[in-house]
Amino acid sequence: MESINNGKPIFEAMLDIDIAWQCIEYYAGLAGTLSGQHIQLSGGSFAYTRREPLGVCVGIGAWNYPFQIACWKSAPALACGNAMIYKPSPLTPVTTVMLAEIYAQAGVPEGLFNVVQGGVATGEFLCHHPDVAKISFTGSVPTGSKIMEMASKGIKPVTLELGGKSPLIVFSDCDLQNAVKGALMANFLSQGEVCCNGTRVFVQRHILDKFVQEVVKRTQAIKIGDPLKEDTRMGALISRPHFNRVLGFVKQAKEEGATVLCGGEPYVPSDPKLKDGYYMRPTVLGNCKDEMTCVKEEIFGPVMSVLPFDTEEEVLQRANNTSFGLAGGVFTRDITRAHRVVAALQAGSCYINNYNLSPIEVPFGGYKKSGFGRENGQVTIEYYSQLKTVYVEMGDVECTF
Ligand SMILES: NC(=O)C1=CN([C@@H]2O[C@H](COP(=O)(O)OP(=O)(O)OC[C@H]3O[C@@H](n4cnc5c(N)ncnc54)[C@H](O)[C@@H]3O)[C@@H](O)[C@H]2O)C=CC1
Repeated sequence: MESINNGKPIFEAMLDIDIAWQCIEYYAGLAGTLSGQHIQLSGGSFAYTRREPLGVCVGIGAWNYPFQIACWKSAPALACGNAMIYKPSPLTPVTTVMLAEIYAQAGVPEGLFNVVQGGVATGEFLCHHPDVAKISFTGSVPTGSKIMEMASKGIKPVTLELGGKSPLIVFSDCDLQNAVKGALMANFLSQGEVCCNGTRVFVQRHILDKFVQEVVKRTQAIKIGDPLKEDTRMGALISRPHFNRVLGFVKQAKEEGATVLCGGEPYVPSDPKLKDGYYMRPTVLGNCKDEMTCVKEEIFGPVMSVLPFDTEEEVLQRANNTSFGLAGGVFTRDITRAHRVVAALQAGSCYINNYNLSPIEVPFGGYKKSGFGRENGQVTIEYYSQLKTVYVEMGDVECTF
């Protein structure tokens, strides 16, 4: 169903659903660990803190990981004792309803997890509603900014998971095959429609030719086609307008001087029933410069930009020269450099010698315009609960009056 909902290959959709059930189990386990602090004060008095729910939380999701995003938001929300009203993207309405059915069958009381279908107007209605205590949003930066503005009217906390244009830095002392595999993982999952993708691949000049040769070879071997076939590794993009937009970025890249090393055009499957699908060949762009549109803007499609660099200092300055800050990665065998580089990266989710893994135990989220708040991990409890402090007097009241 998730493949049909979104167009991604079934192989990947199955992995998304695995992460989703792991998320629910993880937060179900954490629910029993919510606790406060005991603070001893002078004269025998003390204070304690309690974690309490916020109330009704709203989740607004994007179309790229429809079921998984709904779980990443609802599982911690319910574990903290909140209710959730969830609005999926109108492009992917189906599987969130199945999630509601699964919760109901598992015994979640009626009304605790609710799905409301709709677009902008429905989203705005939910954000403005006085009974809503918190909004958790995944989507684009412009919409995230509007959500924050609406939330500010009601002084409501928000979690924002927004877009990115993340750097992947490949030093010449890396394990080349792993770096090549990492670059593919950083760019071509879910047809490249992934917010944390490492789409700016900086490669140290010494290994540039070898790296590009290997990346292109492996990219050309990616099996595109029917999302419901087990061996398909790239399915269809989400919609006709988005498909045209992604191809438009490639066209503009060529006009600005980039070279299409492979892909860059639609793919027409031989199966006649798929011929109107939004299939695109995964694309590697060479000869890229930092000021090109394909290097600066989030494309949200299967398009990797490769950029040469010479020194660590230079690449860090270029990697951080963006208003986004969702993720970043480094491939090197030099352990001190690896940690030095990730410490300097202005990004919330960093990888050393791998890319795009998201185990549920590990917090995920952005810096800068990629948003704030975190999903996954223990820390997310703090974003779906509020802290009450209770002062307990053990003596007499000392009255100043
Ligand atoms: N960070 C991420 O995970 C994602 C980023 N994006 C980025 O966003 C671009 C556009 O994708 P869209 O799905 O159109 O993103 P979007 O940000 O327009 O929509 C995301 C969700 O917000 C809702 N929404 C839209 N306007 C709203 C408003 N004013 N008030 C309340 N809710 C509202 C939508 O119905 C949808 O459920 C993509 O091309 C990509 O660059 C898209 C999907 C995921």
